[in-house]
Amino acid sequence: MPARSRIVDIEAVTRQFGELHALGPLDLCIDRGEFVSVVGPSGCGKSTLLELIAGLQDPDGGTISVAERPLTGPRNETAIIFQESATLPWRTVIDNVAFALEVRGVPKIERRETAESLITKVGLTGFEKHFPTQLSGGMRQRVAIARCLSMDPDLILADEPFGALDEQTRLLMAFELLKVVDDLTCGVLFITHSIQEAVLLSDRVLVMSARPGRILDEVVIELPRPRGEHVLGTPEAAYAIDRIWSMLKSEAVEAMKATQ
Ligand SMILES: Nc1ncnc2c1ncn2[C@@H]1O[C@H](COP(=O)(O)OP(=O)(O)OP(=O)(O)O)[C@@H](O)[C@H]1O
Repeated sequence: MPARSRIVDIEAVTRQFGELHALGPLDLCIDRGEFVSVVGPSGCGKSTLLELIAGLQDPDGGTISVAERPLTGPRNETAIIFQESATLPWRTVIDNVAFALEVRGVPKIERRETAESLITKVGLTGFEKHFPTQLSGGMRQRVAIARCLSMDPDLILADEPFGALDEQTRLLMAFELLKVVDDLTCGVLFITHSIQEAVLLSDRVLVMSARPGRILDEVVIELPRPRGEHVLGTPEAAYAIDRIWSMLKSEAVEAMKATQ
């Protein structure tokens, strides 16, 4: 297998908000084609980490390189998905997905073809002409995922993309995302509170400490790809879930004490 090139390289990054030491020092690497999840207690600095890699904030110490260059600000090749990603309410599903292509000046026929294939990929066939208000929250997040893929990013940053959905829809969305993930050649950083979701989707799961957030350890998920729903019932998945939870538990208790 050819060596993967690095898309994110972070060394000794720290972030301070006034007196509050929010993050680090923290090291983190992600390769192209790698899906890396971050789990950690509430308030440990996960979103801050994502915003630093997105170039939306500057670190107070350390270095961040993306695509082998020092990061100087937001990049067009980095796609971000938030918990409730904004869709354009006056545009249909297909026009929402094709939006980034339109901005880039891709000809109409080509952008419709690309948008249609992405809509199929995220399981929205038949909803091309619907408007976002006619869709469920899970379906709107699928539109956001398809739109993000249409940008042909080299890096996807996802901050709790299924966090606003109910438990069952959330798990179904993770199963759906598996179909997309196996074909990705870009790097993915996926922030989640769900250990199950992290194990199902990831190549590696990074466990963060209570604030100031540092990487406590990583768990490599050895489950073969392509993966399906069945993997959550395997002893390998159960072992990984148990390992992550045993690390996370004491950190979550610390974080809870700090807020009481
Ligand atoms: N702009 C800001 N100004 C001041 N404090 C901030 C700012 N942004 C974040 N913080 C603080 O930094 C810490 C880390 O916040 P962050 O949102 O990154 O944590 P998180 O792990 O994503 O939390 P959660 O899991 O609850 O979403 C928190 O204590 C938060 O209150």
